Amino acid sequence: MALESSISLQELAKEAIISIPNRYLHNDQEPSFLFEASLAPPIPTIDLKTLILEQTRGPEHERLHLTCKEWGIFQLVNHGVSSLIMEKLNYEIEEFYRLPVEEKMRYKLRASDFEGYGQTSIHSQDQKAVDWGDRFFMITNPIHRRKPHLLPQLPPSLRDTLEAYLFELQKLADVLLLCIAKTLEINREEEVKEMFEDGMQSVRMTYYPPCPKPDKVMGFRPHSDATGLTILHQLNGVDGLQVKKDGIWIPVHFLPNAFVVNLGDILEIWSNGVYKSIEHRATVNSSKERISIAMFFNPKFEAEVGPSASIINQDIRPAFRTVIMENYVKDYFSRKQDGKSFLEHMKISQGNTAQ
Ligand SMILES: O=C(O)CCC(=O)C(=O)O
Ligand SMILES: [Fe+2]
Repeated sequence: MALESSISLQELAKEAIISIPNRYLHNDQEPSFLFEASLAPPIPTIDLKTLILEQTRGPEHERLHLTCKEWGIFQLVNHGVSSLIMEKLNYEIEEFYRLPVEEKMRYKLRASDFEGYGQTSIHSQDQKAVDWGDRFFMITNPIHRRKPHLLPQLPPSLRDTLEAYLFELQKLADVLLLCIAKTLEINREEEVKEMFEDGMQSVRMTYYPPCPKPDKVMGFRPHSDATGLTILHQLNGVDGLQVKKDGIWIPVHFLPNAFVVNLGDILEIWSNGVYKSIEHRATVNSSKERISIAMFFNPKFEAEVGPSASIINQDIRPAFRTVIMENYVKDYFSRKQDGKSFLEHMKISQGNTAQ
């Protein structure tokens, strides 16, 4: 089929697929042990309003602390982002995916770039199977790093809605990062600012078409996010995210009006391993499309990414290397994505704590 080589999976999936092309077959996937989603333990829920109202480190901060240590992921309720923005965002993104393929190709992923629209934004060459999803990844802050052919060229109503969403979510991430710093006892506000103020912000929208054999493909291969913080929103009520907790893949049922927030590798590094970035993957549905939008909040490109100076002392040695964010990003995109292997690569091996 000619479409097999197209970079839009959405187009391929529109055809009646009798057999799934080999390159999408993930034959080595670990099963989800809980077949009945409703029996799965829910991921913890954190209430932002309660967190903000707690002047000192109260019970909600304590829950946040335990959640970041034991899970690295939670649903965030009472987050304060208006339902009007959310409804508009959902509508505009769905409209985008309804555009003719030629329109979407204006943003297509270019050779040796990791920003743009298309299948598997990371390493299609050296990875065995391609994921069952079309991704659109772009850096949105700092503004001068925006690729002129991506966000600025989007249909104006989508662009304006995205801008409003990015702005709201940045405010939300700033508040959350301060709360997390508090629970980590990083009490010097300047340290948080040096790391995250005017940080690198990026966004990834993913469209997962339905697949007649959902168990044979993978919407998004197992990975942890290389980020500081990720705020995930699922647009159309179709679940698919799974997280690996104590070695078991469990499905995440998104609460209505909640965001799913997960800690990325940078927070695991910053906390010197006290907090965890969680490994996750996305499965697909046999009859329904699924659309998600993930926003990533990171240190600025000039920041030093490493264990926090407030945590390291004579008794606590750094467990990870310290590198400049710019190099961290380059290194990440030049490597194969595989579970938490990038974090392993950042670890200081025992007996070698100099750095
Ligand atoms: O679609 C999802 O639920 C997960 C997406 C994701 O993990 C990512 O974009 O990094
Ligand atoms: Fe992710």
